[in-house]
Amino acid sequence: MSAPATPKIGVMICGHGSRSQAAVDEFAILAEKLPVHLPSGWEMEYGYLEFANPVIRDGLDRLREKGCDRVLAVPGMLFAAMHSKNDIPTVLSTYAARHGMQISYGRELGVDPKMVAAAGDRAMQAVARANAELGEVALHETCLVVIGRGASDPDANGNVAKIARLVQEGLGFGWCEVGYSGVTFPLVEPCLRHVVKLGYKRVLVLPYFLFTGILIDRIYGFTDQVAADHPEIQFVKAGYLRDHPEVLRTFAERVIEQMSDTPPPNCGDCGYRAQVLSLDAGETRLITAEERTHPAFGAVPPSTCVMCKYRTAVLGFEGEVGAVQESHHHHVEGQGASAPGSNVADCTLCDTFCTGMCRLEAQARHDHHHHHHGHDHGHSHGHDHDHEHHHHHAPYPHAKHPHGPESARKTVRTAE
Ligand SMILES: C[C@@]1(CC(=O)O)c2cc3[nH]c(cc4nc(cc5[nH]c(cc(n2)[C@H]1CCC(=O)O)[C@@](C)(CC(=O)O)[C@@H]5CCC(=O)O)C(CC(=O)O)=C4CCC(=O)O)c(CCC(=O)O)c3CC(=O)O
Ligand SMILES: [Co+2]
Repeated sequence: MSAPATPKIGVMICGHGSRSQAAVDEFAILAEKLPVHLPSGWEMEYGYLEFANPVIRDGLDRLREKGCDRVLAVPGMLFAAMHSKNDIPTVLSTYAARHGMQISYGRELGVDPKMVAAAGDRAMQAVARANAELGEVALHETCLVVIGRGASDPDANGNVAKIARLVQEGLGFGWCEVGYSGVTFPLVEPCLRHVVKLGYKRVLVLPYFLFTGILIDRIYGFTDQVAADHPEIQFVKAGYLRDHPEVLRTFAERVIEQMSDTPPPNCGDCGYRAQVLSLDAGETRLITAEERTHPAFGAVPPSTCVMCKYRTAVLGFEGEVGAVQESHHHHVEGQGASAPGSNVADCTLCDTFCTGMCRLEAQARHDHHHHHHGHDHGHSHGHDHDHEHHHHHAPYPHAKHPHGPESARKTVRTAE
């Protein structure tokens, strides 16, 4: 007989979501493989922050219908940036406040030896394939290029560089460079244009990504463009992480560790800033940092928070200390894989893959028409010019860096 006092545990995986159906399919495969790594009797659901269905609230609804009274949520994210630090914890806290549900929030996958092992495995799978198809090239003569998503958070961007170093050092690649798919710098194309100057026989491009999608297409697309200009160099495109067993183990650890006597702190109970929940009919609720108690926020910051720009002054990001935590994502929730602009064939700016030009255009319109309320976005996120909200987050200081998103303009011009 089961003791009625034992809470029924539900696990909630909060994925990113994509307009690309293939990306959503791959995420679902990972989510479906996770339960065998969890204690039996626990329920599990997943949902997406942006674009795809089910949205996070749908997954939480299902856990509630199944009678779960304790939810262990985790971000389906590699690093802690805007989505993990702001959007997801706010969506979860809002739901918890509405439904009186107990929801705890875990850590991102982060810099973890298991994740480094998974990335190393993807790198070596690609090396083996290239050696078989193109002939043996020593790792010392190979330049590893790790491509991260890129964010406006230097903590997340820096962690991509740390993963890259650990993979390079673990396997012994001759050289290593780090690039990003968007937001920060260098982007894939300028990164690879620099790499070709180094004289390595082989360049191994390793996307440190969970799933396929618009950004993987962009990474491989730019790689093909640079490769076409440099037939003397072997460009090898490695696979991304997907449902690698070590990724599944890391996800399970992020869930289960929340039940320990010393649960990890995460942004869901940040002791350094206030959170604003948007409840029904325009009603908001402010939760101060003092109200959000967690034993981990003591004299020494938790290791996950040491480099957090919201906790303390990080070089170049000093203005963001204590920024209010809120979500700005509800307006792209659940738009589905058929959202406007989801298909590059519909785009007037790009031919074979999304270069990010549409975002530059949307930004320009945004800068010039400050009272424009429409939502005509291409295949870029529409919500960064949603005028029902104030822009609470600071603009990224290096948005105009020539090796960042601005570099896409050059590509378009030369392609014409
Ligand atoms: C294609 C696009 C959607 C579209 O428009 O269709 C898209 C797609 C995807 N993003 C993914 C991941 C992340 N996205 C972010 C952040 C942002 N992503 C944004 C835009 C876009 N993201 C559009 C392209 C815009 C462009 O041209 O660059 C920003 C700019 C706007 C916003 O979201 O508000 C915002 C910057 C916020 C800031 O200022 O920092 C972070 C970092 C973070 O958390 O902040 C992570 C890593 C999370 C982690 O660490 O895992 C994945 C899963 C990748 C995987 O599988 O690993 C996909 C799926 C796919 O590729 O399809
Ligand atoms: Co996003």
